[in-house]
Amino acid sequence: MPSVKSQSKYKRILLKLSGEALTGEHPFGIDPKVLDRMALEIGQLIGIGVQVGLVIGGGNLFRGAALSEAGLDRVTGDHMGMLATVMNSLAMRDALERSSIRTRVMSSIPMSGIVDDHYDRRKAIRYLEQGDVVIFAAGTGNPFFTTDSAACLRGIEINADVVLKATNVDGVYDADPRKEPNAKKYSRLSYDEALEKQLGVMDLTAVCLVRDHGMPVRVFNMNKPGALVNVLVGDVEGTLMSEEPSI
Ligand SMILES: Nc1ncnc2c1ncn2[C@@H]1O[C@H](COP(=O)(O)OP(=O)(O)OP(=O)(O)O)[C@@H](O)[C@H]1O
Ligand SMILES: O=c1ccn([C@@H]2O[C@H](COP(=O)(O)O)[C@@H](O)[C@H]2O)c(=O)[nH]1
Repeated sequence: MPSVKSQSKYKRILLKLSGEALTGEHPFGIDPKVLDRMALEIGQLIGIGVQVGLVIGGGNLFRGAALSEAGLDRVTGDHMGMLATVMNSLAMRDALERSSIRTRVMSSIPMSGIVDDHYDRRKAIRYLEQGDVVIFAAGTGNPFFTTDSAACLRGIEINADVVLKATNVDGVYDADPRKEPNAKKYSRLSYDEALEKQLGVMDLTAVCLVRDHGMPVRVFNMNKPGALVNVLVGDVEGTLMSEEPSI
């Protein structure tokens, strides 16, 4: 792992953590060991002055599309998915606060008494400036979206320098690497290539949003210890999606 005394490449980040990867060694739900490891790495970033906004997926608990395939109403399923992101956010706040990292959970759905605040952009920026981690829970608050879109939206709103998508693959490939073992990894690719080739690592609504606002996105593997710190202060990790053509 690189020295965390090094200078960070970014001042403010929006980190999207995969819900699915929170299961760790468990068959479903949340593995506290994954939360503790992420809390440690986020703490190292806070220690070098990086401002951290977080969005956590809900794929370890519920996804609206899967619930709808099983017969549930889609909007109800999406509401359940958004509530799943709130549960993951509360668990992450707990892990961060056990590591003495001040954390605020802001929800897109009002939930007084459970979260700290209803989402408010100016308040979020004030918290970030005072060094608190801000977890943006409940996605965008609307059905038919994903937490990738929520992460890109909040990243743009808070003027983050980059959106970091921490997931269970180590970058963007020319085909789904879990289905196609010979898929080739990009070290970088453009938004338009991701859209044209319909690369499934991130939903296309989210890619359109970052393209329209020129927000760079780095996709990397959150199961690799030290990868997050590496993205900010060390070697190149994963794939960068930006305006530049692919290599
Ligand atoms: N071209 C591709 N390159 C890389 N991964 C891909 C590609 N196409 C599909 N995938 C799949 O995308 C998945 C990661 O995206 P997904 O949005 O499902 O995960 P997530 O954001 O980590 O999930 P969650 O909903 O749990 O937060 C990987 O598991 C991988 O199998
Ligand atoms: O803005 C949003 C964000 C999410 N949802 C629902 O939640 C689940 C879980 O999020 P993932 O991004 O899949 O981890 C998602 O499948 C949607 O059902 C939403 O409706 N709106």
